[in-house]
Amino acid sequence: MVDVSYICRVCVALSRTKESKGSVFLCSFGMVITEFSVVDELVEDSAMYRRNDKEDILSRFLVESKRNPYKMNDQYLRDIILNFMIAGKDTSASTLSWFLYMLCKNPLIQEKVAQEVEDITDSNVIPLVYFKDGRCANMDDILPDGYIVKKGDGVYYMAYAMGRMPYIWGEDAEEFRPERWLKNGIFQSDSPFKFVAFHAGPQICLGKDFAYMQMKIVSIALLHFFRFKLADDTKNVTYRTMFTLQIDGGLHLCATFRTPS
Ligand code: HEM
Repeated sequence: MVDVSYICRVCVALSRTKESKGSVFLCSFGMVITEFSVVDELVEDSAMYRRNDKEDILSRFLVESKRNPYKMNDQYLRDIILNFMIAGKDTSASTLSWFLYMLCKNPLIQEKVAQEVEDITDSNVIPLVYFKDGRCANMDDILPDGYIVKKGDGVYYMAYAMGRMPYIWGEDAEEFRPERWLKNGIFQSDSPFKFVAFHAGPQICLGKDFAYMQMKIVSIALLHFFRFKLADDTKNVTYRTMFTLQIDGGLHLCATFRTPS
């Protein structure tokens, strides 16, 4: 079983040990959390959850496992957590890396986001399972454009390409313009069949809201304290073709403390 005495609210499901309190540590979702006071606040919050309503996901599972110990045994909980780690670690981590990269390439937007963080509002992230995602047709069908699909055919879509198509997003599709998601200053999500990064339909990503929450918490914590710049502006940043779109060679940034306004 996982030790639940210190539940990290950034990765919610997983714990940190007493020994790591106050030091730099790598949480189980692969996020480096440094010695911010905000982390200690998070730990205190987590302890509060433990005492009170047990709102984090692992505590909920543990409560459920008391009700149904036969089904929700340690192995079952372990498998759920492992599943979340596999599905949620590289996806969220590489999305955050590309988000920071885009903020470095667009310093004015970085300042705007940091300002929003100050005003305690939402920031904007671009998810990133870029690779083709597919299904196998279980019956003959005709796609909306008239293309005939036979039973057993594989049908794939390419989220990376779809996220850049002027046909779907307009002529400025390739521009980093987070405001495109705002209507009257308020974030409006689009149909998951259009914004396919989390897939859509019955098998849409189960961790979507979780991923957004986690990435927002990490972005807020980082942008509250730091201004980021690329370590080497002249270096061409490109990607490695894997299941998720990792930055080739990692993202090297310089972080300077923001002075409180
Ligand atoms: C930016 C972050 C994320 C992205 C872009 C993403 C994307 C996706 C996509 C495209 C699928 C569908 C795969 C398929 O069936 O073909 C999926 C499934 C899934 N995701 Fe995520 N995901 C993210 C974060 C997370 C997190 C943080 C968790 C859990 C903590 C998670 C849990 C799952 C699970 C359990 C499934 C399987 C759903 C099912 O088959 O019913 N994901 N995700």
